[in-house]
Amino acid sequence: MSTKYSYLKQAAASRFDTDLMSEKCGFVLEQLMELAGFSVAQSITKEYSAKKFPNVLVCVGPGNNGGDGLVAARHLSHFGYKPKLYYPKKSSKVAFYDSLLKQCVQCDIPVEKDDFSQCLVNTDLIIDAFFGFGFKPPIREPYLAALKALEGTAIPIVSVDVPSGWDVDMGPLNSEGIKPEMLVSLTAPKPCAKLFSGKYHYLGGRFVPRFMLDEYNLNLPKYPNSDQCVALHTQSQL
Ligand SMILES: NC(=O)C1=CN([C@@H]2O[C@H](COP(=O)(O)OP(=O)(O)OC[C@H]3O[C@@H](n4cnc5c(N)ncnc54)[C@H](O)[C@@H]3O)[C@@H](O)[C@H]2O)[C@@H](O)CC1
Ligand SMILES: [K+]
Repeated sequence: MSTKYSYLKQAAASRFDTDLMSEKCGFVLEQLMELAGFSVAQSITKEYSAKKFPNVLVCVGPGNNGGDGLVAARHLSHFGYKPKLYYPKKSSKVAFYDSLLKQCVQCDIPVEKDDFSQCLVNTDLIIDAFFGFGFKPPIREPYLAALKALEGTAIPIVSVDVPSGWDVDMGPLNSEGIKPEMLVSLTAPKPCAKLFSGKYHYLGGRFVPRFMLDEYNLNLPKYPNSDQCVALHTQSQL
């Protein structure tokens, strides 16, 4: 496993997030989420073409990881994919998430709230945006049933920041758990990424000021050109 770059543990990731949105850095959540979700969508285009993988199911959780999923879905729609959402429970940050959802609906993205069982039908690719670094086990419903279904599927899964249901620092809690084919870490990989054995590992979230990387002692790869993502390891299949 590569040790060329740093990892950000769960507690540090949370502090980092707070710092980014404090007076120190001056960002607001909407900005960061837009860039994070855009970087997820761009990472997907590098490995899964809209021609071979048109039908993308985006599994949207109740927090900011889910918000990244809503943003990614909208961008994928603009990139020529046909996304659909499984979004069982809206975030408590109602107004902001309502806007993200409205933007998806205006792109003709269908939304399923209740029944996950039909969501995998006619799906070529799954985006797992249920939970990121805010996850605390054990998994509660309705996500438990959906994640069980994802454990058994042969459809490739792209996890946003953290494979949902994995402990952020320790990785899968047992031999079960989802096995994503692609992981898009945001800002910096979390320690669970050391146990990721899928084909493609990307980094996104190209918005961190240099002084924050120094302050948190983060050594991360350089992003190429104007790309919003960088491959950490990959086996190209296009
Ligand atoms: N600074 C950054 O790095 C940025 C991070 N973003 C995203 O924000 C994520 C973190 O967001 P949050 O802190 O909102 O956390 P998450 O979205 O990871 O999860 C928190 C939500 O999940 C629920 N939850 C937690 N454990 C659960 C369980 N066992 N069963 C059921 N529900 C559970 C909580 O009630 C809460 O609603 C990151 O992983 C990343 O995807 C981006 O949106 C913006 C920039
Ligand atoms: K996730």
